[in-house]
Amino acid sequence: MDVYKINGGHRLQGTIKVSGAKNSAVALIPASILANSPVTIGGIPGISDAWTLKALLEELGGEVSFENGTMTIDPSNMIAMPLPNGNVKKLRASYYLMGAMLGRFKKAVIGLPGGCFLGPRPIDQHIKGFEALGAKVTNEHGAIYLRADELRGAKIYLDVASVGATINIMLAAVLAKGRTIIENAAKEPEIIDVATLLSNMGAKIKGAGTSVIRIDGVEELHGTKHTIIPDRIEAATFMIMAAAIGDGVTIDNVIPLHLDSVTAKLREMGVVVEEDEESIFIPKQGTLHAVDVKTLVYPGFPTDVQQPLSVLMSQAVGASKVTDTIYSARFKHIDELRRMNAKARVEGNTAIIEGPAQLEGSVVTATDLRAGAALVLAGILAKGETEIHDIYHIERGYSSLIEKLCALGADIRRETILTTDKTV
Ligand SMILES: CC(=O)N[C@H]1[C@@H](OP(=O)(O)OP(=O)(O)OC[C@H]2O[C@@H](n3ccc(=O)[nH]c3=O)[C@H](O)[C@@H]2O)O[C@H](CO)[C@@H](O)[C@@H]1O
Ligand SMILES: C=C(OP(=O)(O)O)C(=O)O
Repeated sequence: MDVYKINGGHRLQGTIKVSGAKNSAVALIPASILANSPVTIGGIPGISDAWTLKALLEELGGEVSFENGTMTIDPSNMIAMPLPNGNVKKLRASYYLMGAMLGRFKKAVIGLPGGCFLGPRPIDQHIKGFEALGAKVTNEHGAIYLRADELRGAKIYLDVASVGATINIMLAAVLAKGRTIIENAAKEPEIIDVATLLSNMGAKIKGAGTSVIRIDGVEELHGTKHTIIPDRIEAATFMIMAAAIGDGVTIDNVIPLHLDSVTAKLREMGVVVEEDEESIFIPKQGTLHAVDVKTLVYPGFPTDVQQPLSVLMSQAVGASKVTDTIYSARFKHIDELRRMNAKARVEGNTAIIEGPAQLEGSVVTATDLRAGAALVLAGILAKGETEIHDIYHIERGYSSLIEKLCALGADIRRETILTTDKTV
């Protein structure tokens, strides 16, 4: 079994470069299915989700290369191969194959997606959108079957501003006949990134990044070249690490606007954040103050950042509160942090964290991706050695994390350990 081992107490200093956005990459790669010639995407992070999607596109008959962060996908010979099991179960974003394959082939069979278990992750809004476009959708033995004689544009009002549903409906609608209007669309930067790629492929999309998106279907889409946006969640993770135990850290390759809610909350805690055009500098900090935070859809505070932030809260003076309104059960990291001496508890969809606490090294489990990032930070802060299990969650979403943190001065390594536990 592979684990991360961290010797805590080493302070961070220097420059760290943020990779391309995981939550864009996982949608951009499936979007390439809609083209009739090769699509090249630069800046794809070296994360396991990207490798899994590469394998899935190859199962469809695509020719895919992935070297030095550039993925080139030739979708010309792809077929509508059913994917009820296997790789689709390894990540949540395999659900984007539904929209993309429905758009191109007018049919698809996709196993219900995996990804981090954050409580229920329904896809009813995706299905409502596909049905409005004319697809027949059934759930048979854990796989979603989609079929349409033709797709016709429709007006679709999303009951919740879902990132996944907004992107999936865009993917299905770009080759539909006529106009599709998505109302109460999600506004996350990753949606604009996907719309930009599709537009460069020849799609007609207006309003991405606002709550109303208009798509006029076209006959076909062609290949193009695209560079992905920086990962705002990875950037936020590094900002929090720098605030917690930095002696001056520059976070490079960021779009500061995408981080406004995070920057504002850190400043409320007393963190000094210096923004430049494409980088953020966090100097050594003084005393941090407790704050309350509520996760919301963009431009609100991201659910993906609340777990690392809760570790910073354990270092602030007073009681902080985190309320997750997007994923109410996204608090499994709190039990792990308690093993490390954090004074924290969960009440409903709120975690209450009291600080400052001297964290202690321990053996802990990354229960999901951002819980894992939170534990890495806790390990860097802790006295003694921390051993993190189930690191595959972390490696689904953070590219070269060990190398990046070691370059800043952290003492963290990946190690294979022997285990007698037959369940791992
Ligand atoms: C709004 C939000 O913060 N979205 C985050 C969410 O996206 P993800 O795509 O997982 O979630 P959505 O944005 O689709 O869902 C937002 C909310 O809508 C609900 N929902 C969603 C789809 C649906 O068909 N029915 C339904 O009820 C979800 O349960 C959730 O409470 O997790 C991703 C990975 O952690 C993040 O990168 C996204 O920024
Ligand atoms: C939970 C996340 O990923 P996924 O939705 O892919 O499981 C995340 O990016 O924080």
